[in-house]
Amino acid sequence: MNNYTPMIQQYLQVKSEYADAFLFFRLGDFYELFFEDAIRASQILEITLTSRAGGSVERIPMCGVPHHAAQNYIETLIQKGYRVAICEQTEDPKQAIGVVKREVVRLITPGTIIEGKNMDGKTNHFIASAEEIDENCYAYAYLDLSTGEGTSVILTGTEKNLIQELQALSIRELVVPEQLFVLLSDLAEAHSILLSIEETKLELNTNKLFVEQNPIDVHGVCHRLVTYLHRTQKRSLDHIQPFKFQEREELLTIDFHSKRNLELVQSIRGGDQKGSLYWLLDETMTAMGGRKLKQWLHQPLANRTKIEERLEIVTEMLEAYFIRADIRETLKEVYDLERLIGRISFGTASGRDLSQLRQSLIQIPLIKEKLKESAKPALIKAANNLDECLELLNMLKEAISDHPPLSVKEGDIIRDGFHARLDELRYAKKNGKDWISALELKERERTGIKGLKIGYNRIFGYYIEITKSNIHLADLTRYERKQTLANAERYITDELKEKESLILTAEEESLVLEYSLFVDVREQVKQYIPQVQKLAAKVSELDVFSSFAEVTDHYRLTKPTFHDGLDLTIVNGRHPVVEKMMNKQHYVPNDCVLSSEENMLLITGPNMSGKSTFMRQVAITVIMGQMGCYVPAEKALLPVTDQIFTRIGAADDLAAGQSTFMVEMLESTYAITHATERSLLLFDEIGRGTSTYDGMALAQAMMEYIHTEIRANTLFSTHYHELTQLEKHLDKLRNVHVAAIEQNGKVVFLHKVKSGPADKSYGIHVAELAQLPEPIIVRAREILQELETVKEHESKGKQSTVNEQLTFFQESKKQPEEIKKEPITDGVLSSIREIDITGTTPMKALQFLYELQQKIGK
Ligand SMILES: Nc1ncnc2c1ncn2[C@@H]1O[C@H](COP(=O)(O)OP(=O)(O)OP(=O)(O)O)[C@@H](O)[C@H]1O
Repeated sequence: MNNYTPMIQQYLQVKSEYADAFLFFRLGDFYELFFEDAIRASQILEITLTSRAGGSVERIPMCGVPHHAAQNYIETLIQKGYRVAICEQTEDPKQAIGVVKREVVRLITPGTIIEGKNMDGKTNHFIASAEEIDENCYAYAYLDLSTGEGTSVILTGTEKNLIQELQALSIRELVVPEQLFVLLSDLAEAHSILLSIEETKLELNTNKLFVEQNPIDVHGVCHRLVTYLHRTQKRSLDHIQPFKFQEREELLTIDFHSKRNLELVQSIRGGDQKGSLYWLLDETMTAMGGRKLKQWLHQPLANRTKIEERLEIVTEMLEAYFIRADIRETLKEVYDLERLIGRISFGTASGRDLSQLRQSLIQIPLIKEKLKESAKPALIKAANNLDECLELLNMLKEAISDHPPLSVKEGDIIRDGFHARLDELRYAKKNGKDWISALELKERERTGIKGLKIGYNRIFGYYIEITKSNIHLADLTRYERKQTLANAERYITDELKEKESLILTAEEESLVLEYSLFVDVREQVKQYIPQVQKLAAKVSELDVFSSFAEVTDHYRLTKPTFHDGLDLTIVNGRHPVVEKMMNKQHYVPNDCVLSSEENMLLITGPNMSGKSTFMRQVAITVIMGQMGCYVPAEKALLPVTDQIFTRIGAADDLAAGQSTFMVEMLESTYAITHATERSLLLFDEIGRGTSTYDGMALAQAMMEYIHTEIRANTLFSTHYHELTQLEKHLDKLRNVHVAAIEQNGKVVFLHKVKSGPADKSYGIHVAELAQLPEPIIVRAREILQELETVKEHESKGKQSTVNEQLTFFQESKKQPEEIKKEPITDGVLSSIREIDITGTTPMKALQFLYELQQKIGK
């Protein structure tokens, strides 16, 4: 029977409310963990597991971390996907009667952590909530707690699509009602998303959350999310901005796989930023700009007017070269306004944060001036949109000192002249200190001891120190001995005591007053939160535009022209990232022309020739253009594309336990069911994960369907040369190939896209390049030759060449009678299956064989 001490009982009570979190229980200078928490945490954090008596028969497992070093340990746990509840002492232990009162002051989770070494300034850190609003229809909302930016979305699709969309936003925590928790738990776990339950939905200040045109369907999720944040964060969340509803029609939708395949923010190999489009495009000067650029990469526009507006600003930025350079220099001085505002809202901002806010605001008039100086209409408009927040700036200028320290309790935050009483106290303090310096001089003169000094320590206060060798020179009747050191004595005098108390009282009082003045100022800044947030949004956009102009200069980009039709013409297009990575080799530019007459290209060519690079570069051109950025081509005429779907490369989904082929089929299904004639489809080697005929049949059927039903701009690459025959049957399909030539028995890739199908597969050459062992290469050549001989014979003689098989497949819909030949073979098989071998004589067996031969027409 356990008879726990009152403190352990208190612990158990709190823990029962936070069963799914590690409870960091404050005991003096430590956070302690007990019982099961202690055992697990000691393993994960590699800290010593001890135990303590707690009133029970057995000792209680325990481990702890010093409170000042807790942040690192907390981050480690959060990084691994756990929750941490911080339980603090909420009364002064000296005043406590019985056990000190304790309360959980904050629940930290993967979605709500806002500071730490894993928080990259240029990356948003979102938490999301979701609800099912209809069959295969979800509403979700996501928000960056550090900046207060929220977005709401309605998604038509399965729960898998939902999870994938969240994964594309790198969301690590999803807040759901219980019923959805059950449905999503496996999927979420497979994608490392922590599910949290929030049943209640407070009707929180509705107007504030929804000034934008959010449909009713998303109100629930937004409220659920904010309720969860209030419940767990237990502090002011004034910086949460109205959720913006994502109008799908206004944006170019790029599904999760395509974002990955196209390496928009991460490279596929290694998963880091290097090698991604973001890596190429990011020349932003501020963290806010970096985050904005990522948002635009995730969601390019699909509204021609808006795209053209952005392009116009970039054009003007390009023309105003020197002004742009100045603006970029000035932007360097602008701190992360959004996260500063977040800290102000939480009440965790320091004096230094306020001085950074001031420093940033000081830059705004300079930026405005530069923009106006350009005398360019779009830049002038941008300047007019920048609000200098003058009232706030003046307040910060008046209140905050030039170089406030990080600590908020050690003074030096408030500027002289801001508050009369503070000035008085500071004067008294200063005066007292001056008096002491004067006393030091006076005492030296009086005693003739040069080395006499007046010092201060926390225990004894001010003292006069005289080394032992000089003591005989002093008139000790005036001094009272305080402390004896090895080689000196320390004394005080009544006068000194009096001044000391004056100085210390003034000091203490001024620190208390200064802190409260600082908190006041910080509170007052809160009323400017929306204003600063609006400014931050504008500044970050400017930063992105200037970054676009920079990359245009660096990588020879061109302004694309958009039109309302569907034709797409790219002249001498390039894949900018592949080009940048190529390291001095020459990138071969290629054209891509898709028109209403021919909107489907079937691309053939040897492995490694550049088929997928070509397809990717078309998609990347479209994405860059619709972000409002110039594009990597000599000329580009683009339609406004609504969605991009890709099926490129071997994107494995092993976490979800699916085979590569299954993933390929799922992605294809998703593309085919969602695409419209305004979409861009990129299919790379569909069907290669199964047997040749299966694969070919599927590829062809898909092409036919896209060609006649969807009619979207499509690039299709294949190794099945037989498919090139389709050009005869599908009038909008055109064959192109990526050229390669053979030189001295070796393949040379030209990387040039040319009309017509490729005539040869160079697989063995590529294998040779990859240094597959010589005997295998030699043997492969032999086999290839044999196969080609057989193929030749067959085509001269009987019916079943691959090409004709294909034609048969194509026409199978029209000629059902041909299919009827199949059951004959079926009949043969079933007779063989049914024969009773033990009851069959040799003679009967021979007869049976003869009949079979007749059936199959020998
Ligand atoms: N236009 C180009 N100019 C120069 N080099 C190129 C070009 N396109 C591709 N390459 C080079 O060729 C390599 C292979 O390209 P890619 O992966 O597109 O080939 P692929 O034909 O799709 O190959 P596979 O059929 O094996 O998938 C690229 O990594 C790049 O280095």
